[in-house]
Amino acid sequence: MLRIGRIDYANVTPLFRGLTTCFPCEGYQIVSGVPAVLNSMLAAGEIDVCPSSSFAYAVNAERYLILPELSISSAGPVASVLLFSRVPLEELDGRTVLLSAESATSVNLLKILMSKRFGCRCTFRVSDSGIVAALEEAPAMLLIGDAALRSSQVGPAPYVYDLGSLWYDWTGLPFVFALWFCTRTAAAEHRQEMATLAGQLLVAKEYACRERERIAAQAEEASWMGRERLIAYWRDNISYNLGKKELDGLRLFYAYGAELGLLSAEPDLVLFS
Ligand SMILES: C=C(O[C@@H]1C=C(C(=O)O)C=C[C@H]1O)C(=O)O
Repeated sequence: MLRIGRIDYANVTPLFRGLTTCFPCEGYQIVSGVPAVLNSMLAAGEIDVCPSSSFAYAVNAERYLILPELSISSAGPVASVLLFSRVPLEELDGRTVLLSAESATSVNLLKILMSKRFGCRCTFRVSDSGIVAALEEAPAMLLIGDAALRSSQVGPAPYVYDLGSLWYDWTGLPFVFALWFCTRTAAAEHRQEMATLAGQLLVAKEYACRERERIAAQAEEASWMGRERLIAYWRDNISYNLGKKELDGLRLFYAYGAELGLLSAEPDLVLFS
C-alpha cells in the first residue's frame, strides 16, 4: 500500500478531490499534515510520496525523485504565502522577522528576497504565535497556507507582501513552492504503483482545473473563505503545473539558496519515470 502525504491546506484540495473522485483509492493510505511535518515524515521513510516543500527536495535530493508535471506554484500572487508587517518592508533591516513553523520553502524564499532583492539584514526566528500576538512581539511575520489565507481576512497588519508577487516581479519567473516527490526506496519497491499514481495525478490535475466550482461546493474551506474567493484562489493564484518556466524558476531559487549557504549545493532535478 502506498502511503501518500496530503498537505492540510486549501491549496491541494482540488487535486486530492480529483484523485479520490476519478479513481478508487482503497490501495492508498492518505496521511495529512502541514508541510514541515510531511517533509520530516518523508525524510524518515514514514510516507512514500507527497506534495511538499521544494526546498526539502533540495536538502535530500539524492534520496528523492520528482513526479513529472506537478507542483504547487504561482506566476505572480499566490495569496497564501504572506509577510504581514507593521512597517514597510525596507524598514525591516536590522529587525527580527518571525517565521511560520510549517514551512521549509517560503522561509528560505523570504531570506533570499530580504537579502538579495531588498538588501535587508534581518534576524529570523521560527514562531508558533498567532498573527496578532506575533506582531506585538516583532514587526513582521511570515505565514503560509490556510493560516495566511485566514489572517489576510482579518487584516492584522498595515503592510502585507505576497511572496509569489515579490519573486515574479523580481525574476519574471514562476515560483515553485512545492513539488510532488517520492523516496527512491518507495519508487524501487513499489514501481508499478508509483507509476499508476503519477498517471492518476495528471488526470486529477485536469479534473481539478475543470471542476473548480463543483469542488468548491463541497469544500470545507468555503465555510470560512467564501465560495467565490476559494474558486478565485484556485483559478488565479495556485498552479499545479511544472513546465519549463516553473523549472527555470525552481533552478534559480536553488542557485540563490546555494549562493547564500541555505543549501549545501544546487540539486539535480531527477524525475521519476
Ligand atoms: C503556496 C503554498 O505553498 C506551500 C509552501 C510550502 C513551504 O513554504 O514549505 C510547502 C508547501 C506548500 O503548501 C502555500 O502554503 O499556500
